[in-house]
Amino acid sequence: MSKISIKNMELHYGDFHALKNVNLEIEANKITAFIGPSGCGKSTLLKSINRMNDLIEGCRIDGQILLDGQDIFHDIDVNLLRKRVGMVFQKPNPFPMSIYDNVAYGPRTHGIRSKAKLDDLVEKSLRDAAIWNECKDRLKTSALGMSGGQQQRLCIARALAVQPEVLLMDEPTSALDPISTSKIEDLAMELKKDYTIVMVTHNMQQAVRVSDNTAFFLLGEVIEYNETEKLFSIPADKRTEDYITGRFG
Ligand SMILES: Nc1ncnc2c1ncn2[C@@H]1O[C@H](COP(=O)(O)OP(=O)(O)OP(=O)(O)O)[C@@H](O)[C@H]1O
Repeated sequence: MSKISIKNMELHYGDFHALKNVNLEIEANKITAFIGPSGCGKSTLLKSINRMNDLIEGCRIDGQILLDGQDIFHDIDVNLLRKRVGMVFQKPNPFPMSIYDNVAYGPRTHGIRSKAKLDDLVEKSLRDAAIWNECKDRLKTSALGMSGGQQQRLCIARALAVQPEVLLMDEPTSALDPISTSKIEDLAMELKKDYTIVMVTHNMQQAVRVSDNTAFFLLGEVIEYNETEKLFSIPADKRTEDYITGRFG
């Protein structure tokens, strides 16, 4: 069974029809990439998966998104949904507090108080995000003193600390240098053993390097969805071909 099933989804921002009849099956323990030109609805769909669009006035969603077969709009409490489906944003956004407190933030809001338990979770999350060795001796210092690439891995650790099942990544490397980018890509490939990852990227080489499946978006529609290797080698739709060969977009 798919981890996430998106069925006949339509999304409007007021009068603007931002997603049109989207149907996608997102597989567990795989990396799914969303590609397409600017403004075609990739982030809108990504954010819908943990109901971040609920906060936007005038946003209306029709159709269904199922997480393990449960309707995220009707069958799952939104706080529980956001615990199960974590998110990492384009620009690293650590909270202005210590490295430790950034990672402990989520578990604390979910009621974990025991210092031993928090210590364990912080260490495990930082290890899983491949940043432990770089910060284990300065856990009590401000996260804002870290480099951009370190901050992004810290934000991944913060997302992992609440033990989600799905990790949504919205252009997670677009603000990073090539070395940090490659670390995040390696990390994503490592994490898919335990998590289902959905990643928006503008970088087609990145989609090819890391993702198993790719969805190509254009003007609010999913034009083509396939195994990444197939989509990039033998695109079925002329519009996909034009985009991946750089003829537009
Ligand atoms: N809060 C909002 N209110 C109104 N329109 C919005 C809102 N957010 C996004 N849109 C519109 O919806 C469309 C899709 O936006 P979205 O951010 O999902 O695109 P995208 O494919 O992720 O683009 P990019 O690659 O540039 O991030 C755009 O036309 C955008 O202007």
